[in-house]
Amino acid sequence: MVRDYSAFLPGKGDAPEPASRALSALEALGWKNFFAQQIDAEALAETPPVRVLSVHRGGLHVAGDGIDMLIPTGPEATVGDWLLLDRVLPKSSRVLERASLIKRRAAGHDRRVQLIAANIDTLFVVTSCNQDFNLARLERYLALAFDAEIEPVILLTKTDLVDDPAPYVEEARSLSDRVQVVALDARGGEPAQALADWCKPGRTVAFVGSSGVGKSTLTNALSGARAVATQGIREDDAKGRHTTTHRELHPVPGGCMLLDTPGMRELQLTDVAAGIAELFEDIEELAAGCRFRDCGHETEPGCAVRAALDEGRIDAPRLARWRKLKAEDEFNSASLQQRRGKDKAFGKMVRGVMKDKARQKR
Ligand SMILES: Nc1nc2c(ncn2[C@@H]2O[C@H](COP(=O)(O)OP(=O)(O)OP(=O)(O)O)[C@@H](O)[C@H]2O)c(=O)[nH]1
Ligand SMILES: [Zn+2]
Repeated sequence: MVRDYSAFLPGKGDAPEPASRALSALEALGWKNFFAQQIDAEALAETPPVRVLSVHRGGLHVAGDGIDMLIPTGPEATVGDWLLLDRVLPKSSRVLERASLIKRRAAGHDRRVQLIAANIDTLFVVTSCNQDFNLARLERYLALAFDAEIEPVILLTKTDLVDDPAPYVEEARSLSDRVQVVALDARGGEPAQALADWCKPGRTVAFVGSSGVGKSTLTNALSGARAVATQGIREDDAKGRHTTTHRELHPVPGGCMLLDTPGMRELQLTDVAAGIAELFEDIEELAAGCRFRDCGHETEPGCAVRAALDEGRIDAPRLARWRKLKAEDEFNSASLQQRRGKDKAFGKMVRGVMKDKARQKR
C-alpha cells in the first residue's frame, strides 16, 4: 500500500494550526515543516520518514506512520534523527538535515566526534534550590544548548525545601535575558502544568543536570506514570544513583517526545565556542575591541574588557566564569598532542583566574 504523504508536505505559508487539530502519527513523533521542506512528495512516498527512537549495538530502532522496526546500523544517525527509510536497503536510508544537534568529542586517541542527540526542541537545564545550584554549571549547559541550537529553559527544583526560592530564580535570570526560568517542586502535579507550553504533543524535550536534581522525577511527573525509577539521595554523598540506563526517545502519553540518554548525562564542554560567544555576547563584543587580537585581558594596553570592568560595566565574577569556560572548552577541544603543551598553560591560566578571584574577594 502506498500511503498518501501529501499532508506532510509544507503547506502554503506557515499559518499556525488550530490547537484542537489532532496530530498525525508523524507529527506526534515530532515531524514538522523543517523536515518536510527537505523532500518532495515522490520521495516521501517511496522512502517514508522514520524517527530514530534508540540506538543499539545491532542497529537503530525507528518509528514512523505504521512503521516500528529495527534497521541495521549504517546511516550515521543518532537518537532523534529523522531518516528517509529505504525499505530495500535500510542501511542506505538518508538522514535528514537536523534542526539541532548535540555532539561531543570522544575520549581516547582519535577523539572522534560522537553524535549524542538530534532534533531536540527544548533542553531543560535542571538544578535544585540547594547545594547543586551553581551559576558556572548552569552556564556550561546554556552554552551547550546555544551551540546545539536548542532553546534552553532553566528548571529550579526542590522549591519545597527552601523558605523562598526567589533569590535562586533571580540569580538564574541574571545569566541571560534569552532564557526562561521556572521554579517548581518536581514531585506531584506541578511540572505537568508549569512545563505544558514546552511539552506539547509534537515537541521533543530533554532534561540535563547533575545527578539527584530531579530529572527522573520530572520525567515521571510528565508521564503521569512511574516510567522511570527514582532513588533517594544517598545521605553520605548527596548523590542520587543513576537510575535510567538506556538511550531512548520515548513518547509521553498524550504529550511530547522525551529524550533520555546516558550520553546526555555526561555532557562535556567541547567545541562549543559559538555557544559561549552567544551566552557572553556582551563580553565577546568588548573583547573584539581590544587593541591586540590575542589580548589576554590582563595587563595588555588598550584592553576594552578591562576598561569595561574598571568602569563597572561588566560583572567581575561573570568575567571570571567566561574566561574559565572558554579555557575549558579550548582545552577539551584540543587534540591530545596539542593538549600536552596546553596542559601547562591551562594550569597556569586557572591559577591566574583563582588568584584574580581571591583578589576580588579581599
Ligand atoms: N522535596 C523534593 N524532592 C525532590 C524534588 N525533585 C526530586 N526530588 C527527590 O530527589 C531525589 C533524586 O531525584 P531524581 O529524580 O532521581 O534525580 P535525577 O536527576 O533523575 O538523578 P539521576 O538519575 O542520578 O541523574 C529523589 O528522592 C526525588 O524524590 C523536589 O522538587 N522536591
Ligand atoms: Zn583585552
